[in-house]
Amino acid sequence: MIQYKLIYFDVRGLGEVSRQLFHLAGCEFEDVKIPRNDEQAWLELKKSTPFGQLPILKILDAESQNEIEIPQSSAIGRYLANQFGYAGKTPEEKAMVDAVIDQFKDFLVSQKRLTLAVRTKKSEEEINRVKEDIVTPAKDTYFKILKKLLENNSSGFLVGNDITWADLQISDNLTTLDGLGIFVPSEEPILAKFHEKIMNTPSLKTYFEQRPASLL
Ligand SMILES: N[C@@H](CCC(=O)N[C@@H](CS)C(=O)NCC(=O)O)C(=O)O
Repeated sequence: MIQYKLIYFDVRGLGEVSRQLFHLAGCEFEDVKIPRNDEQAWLELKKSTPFGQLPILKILDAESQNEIEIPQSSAIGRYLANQFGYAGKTPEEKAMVDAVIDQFKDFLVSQKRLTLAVRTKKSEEEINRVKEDIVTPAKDTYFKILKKLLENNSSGFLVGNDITWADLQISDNLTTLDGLGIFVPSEEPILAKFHEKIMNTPSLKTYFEQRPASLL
């Protein structure tokens, strides 16, 4: 039997898509959450992580006691999506799913500057400056790409006819951007409809309703 342990901080962040993939697939896993404010606990754990950061996924074969650890959020997400059948159905769909994930990662670079300003409690003026100078131009490109994908796909998903981990990643990011005031559902009906659809995925709905609230 295979036992999975996902280790990340007690926020959604870069660990959330993997959590959602386990719930979507109905696969049991240990969801280890390191308190963000317990720096000592993290610094102790950091020494033993493969690349010095979280998330990591530990996969234990209970029979042979063989354990492997996968670092990097996209590598973990892609691995789980392939294991559970949410990576796209054909090589071409998989490539497009990966392209959407890469586009999200490109956007994340600008988003990170905003989340840093929010987390370090910068002044409202500074936060608004980061939004106007960095995040808004990046958002415009990113949202345009996502809307084009949705407009060209009658399934309501970003790629193909079924939900993939790209849908989970983008929907989760829209939740974050909503909280940060960057995604305003009433101004973006196509993205709002997509977000609503993913949030109402039957096997995820209870999880979404019960998980602790987290801005990031
Ligand atoms: N490219 C990595 C980035 C991982 C990353 O930035 N992790 C942060 C949390 S979101 C972290 O471990 N921070 C603590 C540290 O670097 O000491 C990934 O996608 O997993």
